[in-house]
Amino acid sequence: MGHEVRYRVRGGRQLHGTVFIQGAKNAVLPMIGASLMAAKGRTVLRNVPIIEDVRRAVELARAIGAKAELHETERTLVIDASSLSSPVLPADIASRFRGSFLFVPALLHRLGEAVIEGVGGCNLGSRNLDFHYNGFKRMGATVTEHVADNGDGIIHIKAGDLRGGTLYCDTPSHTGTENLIMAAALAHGTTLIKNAALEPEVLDNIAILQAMGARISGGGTGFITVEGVDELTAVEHTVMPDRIDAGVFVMAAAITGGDLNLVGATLEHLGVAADKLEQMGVEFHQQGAVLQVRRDRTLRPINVITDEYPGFATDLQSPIMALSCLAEGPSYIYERIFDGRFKLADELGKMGADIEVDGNRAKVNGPRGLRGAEVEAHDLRCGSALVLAGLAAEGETTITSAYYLDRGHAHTAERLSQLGAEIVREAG
Ligand SMILES: CC(=O)N[C@H]1[C@@H](OP(=O)(O)OP(=O)(O)OC[C@H]2O[C@@H](n3ccc(=O)[nH]c3=O)[C@H](O)[C@@H]2O)O[C@H](CO)[C@@H](O)[C@@H]1O
Ligand SMILES: C=C(OP(=O)(O)O)C(=O)O
Repeated sequence: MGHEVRYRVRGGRQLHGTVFIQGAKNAVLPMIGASLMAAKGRTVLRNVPIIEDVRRAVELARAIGAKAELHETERTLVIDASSLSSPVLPADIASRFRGSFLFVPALLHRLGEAVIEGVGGCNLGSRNLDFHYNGFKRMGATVTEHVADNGDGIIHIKAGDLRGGTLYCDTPSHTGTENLIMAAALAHGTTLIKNAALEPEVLDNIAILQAMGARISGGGTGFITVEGVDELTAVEHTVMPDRIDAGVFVMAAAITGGDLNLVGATLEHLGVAADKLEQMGVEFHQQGAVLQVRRDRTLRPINVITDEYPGFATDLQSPIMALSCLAEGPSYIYERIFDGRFKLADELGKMGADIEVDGNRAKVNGPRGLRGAEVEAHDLRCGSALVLAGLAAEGETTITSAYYLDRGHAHTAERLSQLGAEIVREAG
């Protein structure tokens, strides 16, 4: 697993200045999956976030035979998938990030099968993949599971002759939609995907696939039509900015009472989260590609219900829980997407927060002054929420298990330090 990563934050400083929003984790991962579908040429991805999930994706691409070079300074990833050779997604890499499952369509089309030894990602309670499997099956694949000697379940998907059909997601799954689009892109005939996800990253993935030669229409409508083509070609593409990274920096300004310029952030991509933050007292001003944000009035409490885009993103639910600890009154949070995201409440409790959890609902009794403590990042967004809490707390906060934070945010300590925060990352 590598070294234990910790962040130490000394709170109490207002943040000011300009910060660059990274490329989107949830856009680049499906794009790496898409690039593996090109049988020749080199895909060039720009504005790639230098995060642990991308490093794992590069390792996984190499493990199945692709050539992948991550140029970290240039934030550019070059992938040559012409030599794809192994259908096995090995557990030691694949089980460390959710995006590993986005490699499956390429393996089905290029090698006729995919063997999944493990799928990772944040441990957020039940995270099913049935919409993906059912979709692949409707296209003609067979899916079998057997148990390995060590007791782990191994999924074997055989492609057969993938053909288009009518597919659906019971709820608009983000990666489910991406996987079904990619599976349909090289299948025979036409596919209709109903109840498709509307997230901006899904649209960015459609954009790169279209540039590669895929015939996809209906992105952003909930009904996506894909007409299969014979091959996809390698292209160059710039990854969209990460709206969750942007949301966290908005909240860093809000929780410290500061003002920031977020380069690359788009207010519209925050969906309902922008309105909720405005209701709390945050002011926004979009000037072209720069989003100005400040908070200089008292924080008001808020009601949040997580939902698919453009609803309030579940990935911003933990950060807003941290922010609402400082609000003048009780805030109510209803988590509808993942049932395992409230471990954060106990960690914030160690810092002095008063949060009552009842199933997937939480009541945050604000305002409470936060104080530094040793806390644990149970998942990626728990990690970013604890950094936010640390920025506002009196004294020093130590965040352990912070590999999770590094899964999704690049150069966290450097970017926050440049804005005036006292934060260091320690590994070892
Ligand atoms: C790599 C990536 O893009 N990760 C994002 C993606 O995860 P991910 O794509 O895994 O999330 P989904 O949209 O698929 O999951 C949403 C909900 O649907 C359920 N479900 C999903 C698929 C399925 O086959 N069966 C099923 O029941 C899940 O258990 C969950 O309750 O969207 C989530 C919700 O916006 C984000 O938090 C993650 O950051
Ligand atoms: C849940 C998340 O990611 P993943 O789906 O990659 O685990 C997240 O980004 O908060």
